[in-house]
Amino acid sequence: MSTPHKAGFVNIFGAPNAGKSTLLNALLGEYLVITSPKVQTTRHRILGILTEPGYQIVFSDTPGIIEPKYALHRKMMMQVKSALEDADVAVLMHDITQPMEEIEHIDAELKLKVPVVLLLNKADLIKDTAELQRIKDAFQQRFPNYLVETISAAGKKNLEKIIPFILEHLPEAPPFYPEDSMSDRSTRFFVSELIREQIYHLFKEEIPYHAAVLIRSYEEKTTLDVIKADIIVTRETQKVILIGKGGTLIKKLGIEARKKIEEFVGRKVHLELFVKVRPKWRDTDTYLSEYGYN
Ligand SMILES: Nc1nc2c(ncn2[C@@H]2O[C@H](COP(=O)(O)OP(=O)(O)OP(=O)(O)O)[C@@H](O)[C@H]2O)c(=O)[nH]1
Repeated sequence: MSTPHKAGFVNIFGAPNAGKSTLLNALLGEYLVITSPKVQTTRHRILGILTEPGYQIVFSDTPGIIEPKYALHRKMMMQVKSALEDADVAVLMHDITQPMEEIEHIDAELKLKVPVVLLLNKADLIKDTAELQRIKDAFQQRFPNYLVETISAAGKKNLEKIIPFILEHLPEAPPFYPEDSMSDRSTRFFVSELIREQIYHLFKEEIPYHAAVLIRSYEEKTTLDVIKADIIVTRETQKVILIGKGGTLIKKLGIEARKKIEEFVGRKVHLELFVKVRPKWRDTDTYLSEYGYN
């Protein structure tokens, strides 16, 4: 007799920059979630789906846990809360170079009632193996009910125990999603994330935090995809910076984003970017819904 099919939901929690998106990408083997050295890149709740013979795991990568400062932040916190309600297993991620209090605080806030694997990420940064073991032991002692592992999400090191742990605690169920679905987000969403990622790469602090990307239109023509996107910023000065002298920067942004999008959709792409100023988009519910932060 064959073993019954398992399926369920896994939520990944951790402080901003702990490496949640990197882990999800490593586990799913696809370029699904944008990563960046800056905090707060993950504004959406993204579902990545791992479908293998015999099981299906639905992952959500929740936004970094932060104090809600703007309406946008409040929406992010609401996503964290809603993610809590439907999980079978939780993955807690901690940057091993950060103090233990950081994850203690998150753990206390979450009050998790499901099995937990605590991943001490960026273990590659601790060169001394005895020191690494000492840290692991300290965390295991502090969290005796959790499976504690030291990993490197970026280096894809020591990830082998994660999936078996999840499977052990996943209920018997048929798959929730069709086998070929990688994510419940549309191509448009990933395209806007890829554009946003390039904004992160090309500009310093202020611009990325104030910019949103909205796909105006997406047309699949016979030879290529034609995409028109708005980059929304809060101030005229930011628009000037984004466009650059004689349009040099927006052009560079367009070229880099187009290359990434072409890789992602596997087709030629024509990308047109427009920069728009909306002074209060971060704090206005209507704008937030219009731009998909719901
Ligand atoms: N040295 C090292 N760096 C890592 C590792 N995993 C992730 N990083 C880096 O840590 C930074 C944050 O990684 P992300 O995956 O974006 O973190 P996140 O938790 O999703 O962050 P938010 O989206 O802000 O919640 C990036 O610069 C990664 O390259 C690792 O195993 N080792």
